[in-house]
Amino acid sequence: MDGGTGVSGNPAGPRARCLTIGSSDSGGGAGIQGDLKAFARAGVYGASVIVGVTAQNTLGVTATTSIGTGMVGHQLKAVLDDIGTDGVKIGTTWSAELIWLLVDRLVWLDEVPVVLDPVMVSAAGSALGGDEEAVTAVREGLLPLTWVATPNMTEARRLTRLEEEKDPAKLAEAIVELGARAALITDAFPGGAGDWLFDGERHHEITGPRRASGCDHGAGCAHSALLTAFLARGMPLTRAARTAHATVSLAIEHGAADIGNGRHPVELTAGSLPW
Ligand SMILES: Nc1ncnc2c1ncn2[C@@H]1O[C@H](COP(=O)(O)OP(=O)(O)OP(=O)(O)O)[C@@H](O)[C@H]1O
Ligand SMILES: Cc1ncc(COP(=O)(O)O)c(N)n1
Repeated sequence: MDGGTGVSGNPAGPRARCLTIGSSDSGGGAGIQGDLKAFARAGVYGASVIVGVTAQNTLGVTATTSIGTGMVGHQLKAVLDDIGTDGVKIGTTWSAELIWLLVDRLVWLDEVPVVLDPVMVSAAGSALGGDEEAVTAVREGLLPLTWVATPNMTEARRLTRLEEEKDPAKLAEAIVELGARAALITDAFPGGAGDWLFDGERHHEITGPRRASGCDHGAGCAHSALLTAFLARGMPLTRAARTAHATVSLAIEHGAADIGNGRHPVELTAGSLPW
C-alpha cells in the first residue's frame, strides 16, 4: 500500500478516496450530488471538483453555467495536494478549454483509474455540453488518459463519429482504438437492459431485467461513480461493471418515485447491495 495513490481494497487499510469532476444538479439526483451519494454507498470517501452548475429538476434543465478554468484548477490542486485520490470520475465537460485543463492535470496521476462518463444529454433530454470542439478535445486529450469510458449509444456514436453504427461491440472497439483502455456502452440493448463491455481484449455482455419504474434520473451518473469506486477499491473491471449495473438496476426499481413530477431520481439507499 503506498501512501499516495494506493488502492485500499484491504478492509484493514485506509479508506479509498474518489474524486468526481462534474456539475451540480440542483435537484440532487444526478451530477455531483448523485456521484457523492454513490461514493458513500460504495464505501469510499468522496471529493468533488465542480466545473458547472445546472438549474435542474426531474423535468429538465432550465439554466446552466460553467465555472472558469482558473477556479477549476484551484479545486483540483486543493483536492490532489492534500487528500489525493484512488479513482477519478469525469462527468460533464463543457468546453475544449476545460477538457485540456483536465488533461494537463490528470496526466500526472500514476496508475489511478479514470472513468469518463461523457455526458451530453440528461435522462430528460436536456443538452449538457458536447459541442464539436469539446468532442474533439475528449477524443484527442481525455480518451487516451481514460481507463473506462461509459457512454450510452448516442454518446458513443458522437465520440467515434460512427453516427449510423448500431453494434455496441463496434462502437466499444472504436473507443478503445481512440485510446481508452476499455469501453462500457450503457443501455446497449434495444428492448432489453444492460451494458456492453470491451476490456481491450474481450467482449462481455452485462444483462439484467429492464425496470419500468420511471426512476432513472441520475442512473448514468450513479453507474459511472459506482464503477469508479469499485475500481478504486481494487475490484477487477468485469466484476466492477457487473456490480455497478446490478446496483443501479435496483436503484431504478426502488427509485425515489415520491420525488418530483418527471423522471424521478434513482434511490441508491434502497434494497440490499449486491456485493
Ligand atoms: N430501465 C432500466 N432498467 C434497468 N437498467 C437500466 C435501465 N435504464 C438504464 N439502466 C442501466 O443504468 C445504467 C446507466 O445507463 P444509462 O444508459 O441510463 O445512462 P445515461 O443516463 O444514458 O448515461 P450518461 O450519464 O452517460 O448520460 C446502465 O447500467 C444501464 O444498463
Ligand atoms: C449536472 C448533471 N450531470 C449529469 C447528468 C446526467 O444525468 P443522468 O445520470 O440521468 O444521465 C445530469 N442530468 N446533470
